[in-house]
Amino acid sequence: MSRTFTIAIDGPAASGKGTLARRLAMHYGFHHLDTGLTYRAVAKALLDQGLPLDDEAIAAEMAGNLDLRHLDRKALAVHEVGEAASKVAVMPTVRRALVAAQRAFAETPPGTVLDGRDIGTVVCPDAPVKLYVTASAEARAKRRHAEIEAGGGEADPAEILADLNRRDARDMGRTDSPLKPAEDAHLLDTTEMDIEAAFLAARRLVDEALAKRQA
Ligand SMILES: Nc1ncnc2c1ncn2[C@@H]1O[C@H](COP(=O)(O)OP(=O)(O)O)[C@@H](O)[C@H]1O
Ligand SMILES: Nc1ccn([C@@H]2O[C@H](COP(=O)(O)OP(=O)(O)O)[C@@H](O)[C@H]2O)c(=O)n1
Repeated sequence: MSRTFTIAIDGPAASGKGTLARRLAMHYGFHHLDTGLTYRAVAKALLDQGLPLDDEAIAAEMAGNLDLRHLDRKALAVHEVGEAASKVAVMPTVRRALVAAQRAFAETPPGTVLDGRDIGTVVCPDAPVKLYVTASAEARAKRRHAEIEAGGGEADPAEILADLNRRDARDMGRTDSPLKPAEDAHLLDTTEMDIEAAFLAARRLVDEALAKRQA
């Protein structure tokens, strides 16, 4: 059994998994990795260098050279980068390279929180606690819209909803590591929960798993 306690969090776009992961990591003093940023970083490097998004060999080379310590959340948050990330994320050799780096991170003592699409199913299948965070597509689109407006940007709510649905379909429909709850994941539907309520519900589940580990 690994000495490191890992919290695995998965869910569709804008479900609140990153917010939850950061809160939990802070509360328990664990290290956090937003694995979405790793796919975004590969996509952004291709876009910045004018390279194609559909050449698996080039994308896999980028993935192999990625340094997890230098992921610029702000630069990677851009809408087009998220869309491009879900395109490179269908490529098995890209996933293999990134998953290897993510698994190494997951072993950092004393504990880690990883959030993404395949943490409970592929990256950390033995994690002692797994959360699958969801919310209705409408609630998620509303949250993303509010987030863009708070940052001074403008966006069409209908377009955001269409984008989330398109990205979810790509993530759930791919052959390699599709987005789905692990069999032993706790489902957390946050449609009617604010951030604090979701955090408290998640903490209860993590505390239970920690107590079991120590028993
Ligand atoms: N339970 C919640 N209720 C309302 N807003 C939320 C909730 N959880 C997260 N948010 C907000 O929704 C947006 C998307 O959350 P984020 O954690 O980035 O999602 P994800 O990592 O799943 O894409 C953020 O602006 C965040 O503050
Ligand atoms: N573990 C992961 C994390 C992200 N991804 C891909 O990367 C894209 C961007 O992920 P993200 O978590 O940054 O996206 P948001 O949910 O924050 O919008 C997703 O749409 C997935 O295609 C993945 O395939 N596996």
